[in-house]
Amino acid sequence: MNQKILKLENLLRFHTICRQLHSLYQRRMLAQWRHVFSSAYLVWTAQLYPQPWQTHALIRTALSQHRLLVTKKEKKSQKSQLSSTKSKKEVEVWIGMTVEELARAMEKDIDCVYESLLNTAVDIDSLEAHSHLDEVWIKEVIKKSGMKLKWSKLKQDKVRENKDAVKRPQADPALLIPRSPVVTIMGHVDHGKTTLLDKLRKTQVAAMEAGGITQHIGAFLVSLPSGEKITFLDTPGHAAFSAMRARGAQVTDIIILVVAADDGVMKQTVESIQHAKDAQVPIVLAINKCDKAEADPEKVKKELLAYDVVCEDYGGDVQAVHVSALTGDNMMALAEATIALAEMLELKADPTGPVEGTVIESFTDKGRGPVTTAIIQRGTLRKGSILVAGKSWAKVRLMFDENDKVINEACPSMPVGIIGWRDFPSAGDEILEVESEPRAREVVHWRKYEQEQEKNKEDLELIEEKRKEHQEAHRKAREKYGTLHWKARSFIKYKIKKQQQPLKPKEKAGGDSNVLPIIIKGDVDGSVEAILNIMDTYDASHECELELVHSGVGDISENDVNLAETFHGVIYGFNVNAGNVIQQSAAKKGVKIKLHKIIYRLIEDLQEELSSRLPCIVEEHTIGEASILATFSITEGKKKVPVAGCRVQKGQLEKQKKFKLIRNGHVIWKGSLISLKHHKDDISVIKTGMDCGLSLDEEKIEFKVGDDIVCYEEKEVLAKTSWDPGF
Ligand SMILES: Nc1nc2c(ncn2[C@@H]2O[C@H](COP(=O)(O)OP(=O)(O)OP(=O)(O)O)[C@@H](O)[C@H]2O)c(=O)[nH]1
Repeated sequence: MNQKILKLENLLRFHTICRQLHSLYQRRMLAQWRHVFSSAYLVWTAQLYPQPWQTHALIRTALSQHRLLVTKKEKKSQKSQLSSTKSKKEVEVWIGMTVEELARAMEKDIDCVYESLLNTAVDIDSLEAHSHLDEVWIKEVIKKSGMKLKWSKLKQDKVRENKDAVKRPQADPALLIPRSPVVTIMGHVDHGKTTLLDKLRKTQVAAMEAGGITQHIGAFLVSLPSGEKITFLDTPGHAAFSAMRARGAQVTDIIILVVAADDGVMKQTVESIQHAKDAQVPIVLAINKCDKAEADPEKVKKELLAYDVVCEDYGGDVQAVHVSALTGDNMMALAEATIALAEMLELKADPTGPVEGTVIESFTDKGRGPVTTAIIQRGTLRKGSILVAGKSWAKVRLMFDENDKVINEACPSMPVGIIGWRDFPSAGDEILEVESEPRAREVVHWRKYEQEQEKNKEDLELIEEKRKEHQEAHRKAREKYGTLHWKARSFIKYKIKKQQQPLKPKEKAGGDSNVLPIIIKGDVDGSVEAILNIMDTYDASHECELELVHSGVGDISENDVNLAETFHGVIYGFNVNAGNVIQQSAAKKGVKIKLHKIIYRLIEDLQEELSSRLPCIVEEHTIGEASILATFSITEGKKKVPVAGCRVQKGQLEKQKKFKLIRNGHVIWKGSLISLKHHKDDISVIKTGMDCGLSLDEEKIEFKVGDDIVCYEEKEVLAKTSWDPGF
């Protein structure tokens, strides 16, 4: 989630940088104007002091003399420049920076530095990009460019003390006690994951004396008659698993791989196996839909051998349980197989000391505010504990289980809803208990600072990338100017730039038309994350850009509608609502709101929306085909017109439609007929099995016996996006 937000922020920052580069370009043109007009004076001073560019005693003397030559008028203008420093751009500089570094810090072309030093004692012709500049010249360049100088604090920033909170070292084995397994159910679409989870959850509800309504908290506990417990994660399968893994959160101990006995191993079955292998998590195989007549569990087991999943019957160590999630058949056997595997894994945790855990989901609960569900992995969570996760912290006000029952303690492997968060942590964020509120604030502050640093670094990299491109273009342009003097080069460049008119806003808007800006809203953090992960697979930007404007948790708001209106975007909601007022407002503003309850339907809808933005494709529909049996020519006036004697093999030939001539599988002509005859009669249509003579609107084409003539029509059909999200 954070990564997505970061991406969006980067996008916005990138736009800002592009705007800055554009205005830089305009300023640059202005600067070149000035130099063209003042070049006479500049040449004179440069020749007067043909000194090396680095300061030494001689140059200092020369400089002081040069300063004496400055007129009163110039002094006045410099003074007024100084008095307006408040509004000037600030440039961070340091002692010993190179010409290139200074240009970069100023966000200007390297030539701007040369230009600024032109009327000084510096011999700019011997000044290279990597040459170090003395303090006096750095100041001079900044002053001449109308900017404000700021000495870099880089060193101070680097030594800022790390205030992050980290996990404790591994626990003393003597403190470890057995814990229940945490299980994720994975498998191909429609193989029955949801049904299986529901059945397991209901088994639990039925097993509870009081019954009750189960809450969706991203995970639930199943207790077996033997007293053993299993924690099932029920966040959107792969996506949540991948998101957690991406953050280095290893929450799952066992994967139950669901394969439908009537369908066998499919694409996402193989992906699930890969996920399990990558994370080194063992598998229990649930062969589902065994109630169906066409079920073939043995076939499934055989197919899995190709993916190194070897069931016990085949001499391997993977337990396979034949189940029916629909009827509930063998649910207990599946739970027992999971427990058996967990026992082999000897899962243990330390229930003492500060808590460590992982965020499963975050969502807003009406009346309760931000709620985070988590799996505790170490220590015991109690009311009043102070926690940090990502860039958020909490003082635990209330804890509850999936049955909405308030609990006072949560031990390792327990799923728990936590209330008291100041902000939303993201799925997969590591939860750590800290000693006090000030310490929690300090950690969050440090993490935000660190993120800011990271952002700055990215910005710099982006600028650097742009700069390199610019430098490369500049180098190439320079090659063109050969051995011309710097000032002559500058003048030519100015003339070229003047000819290049900047793009008008209207043209720009036109160029952006194949962009689909979207806003994603979901009921919980995990579902938004799942959708965003699917969107990460988008690879059809060449057809239509998919631009994520905003994503978040909660119902569709007026703000979302306003955003969509501004960006001409579409709002997608997963398991959320859009109230009447919002719907009306969206309709008024022409904003589409698309609400879904199944992720892949939402993605299908997105694919349709993307497809609708593509230009139509023209498809050829064959009406009839004929083969050429004889060729001859007739004389019309002075012209000889080639004629093909044909037999219609399929469909019919219609004179008014389009035709093509095919030789050895290659189309050698496309166009219209000028005549179509049956014996001597002109006809408009000729059907299968009949012979005809025809001539083309292109007289230079020579028919050959064995060629084919195809009569067809063109139809515009809607294009389909080439993006395949993989299901
Ligand atoms: N006959 C039979 N049908 C089943 C069984 N399990 C699930 N189904 C049906 O198969 C279809 C898909 O089941 P889901 O539980 O939604 O499958 P899923 O894997 O969660 O699908 P996604 O959420 O789309 O990935 C539904 O119509 C279920 O009723 C079973 O054991 N037997």
